[in-house]
Amino acid sequence: MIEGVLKIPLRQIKDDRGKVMHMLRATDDHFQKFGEVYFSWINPNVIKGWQKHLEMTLNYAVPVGKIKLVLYDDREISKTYKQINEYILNQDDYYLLSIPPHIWYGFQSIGNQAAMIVNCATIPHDPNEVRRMDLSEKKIPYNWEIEHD
Ligand SMILES: Cc1cn([C@H]2C[C@H](O)[C@@H](COP(=O)(O)OP(=O)(O)O[C@H]3O[C@@H](C)C(=O)[C@@H](O)[C@H]3O)O2)c(=O)[nH]c1=O
Repeated sequence: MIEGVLKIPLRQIKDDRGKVMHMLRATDDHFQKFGEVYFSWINPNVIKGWQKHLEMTLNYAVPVGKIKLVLYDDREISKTYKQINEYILNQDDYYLLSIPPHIWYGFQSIGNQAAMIVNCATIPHDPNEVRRMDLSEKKIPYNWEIEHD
């Protein structure tokens, strides 16, 4: 697992009326600070990325649909520099993924419905601290076409 990435299982409290899905509390050990919450909807099979933040820590959960999230560690001082991780996030495998800055990420909506990522970010959106790279960039040796386990 890429250094500094946290995968925190989340509770879903179900009853016959529906359910409550936890995400993040200010009292959680891994809570840093609140910046902004926003939702990114992704249409079926669409891939978004590559992106990385210079300052923001991302706190992701996927309450709707199914997402394959791919991370690439771009921190030369990191023990996991250049490591690639894959995650599947959905209601059946429901967890918070906390991603530090300087890690490239891309995500694909898999399954036949649109998916939604919730990001409870540590800073408000600032386009100046976001970097983007085309999915075809060879810097990240990842093939989105291959079904990875
Ligand atoms: C993320 C964001 C985007 N925008 C604008 C910028 C742009 O015009 C449009 C689309 O932005 P993006 O291409 O960055 O959106 P998107 O491709 O959905 O990617 C976003 O996915 C979520 C999960 C994140 O974590 C964000 O950091 C970002 O990576 O929306 C805001 O106004 N506020 C925001 O907080």
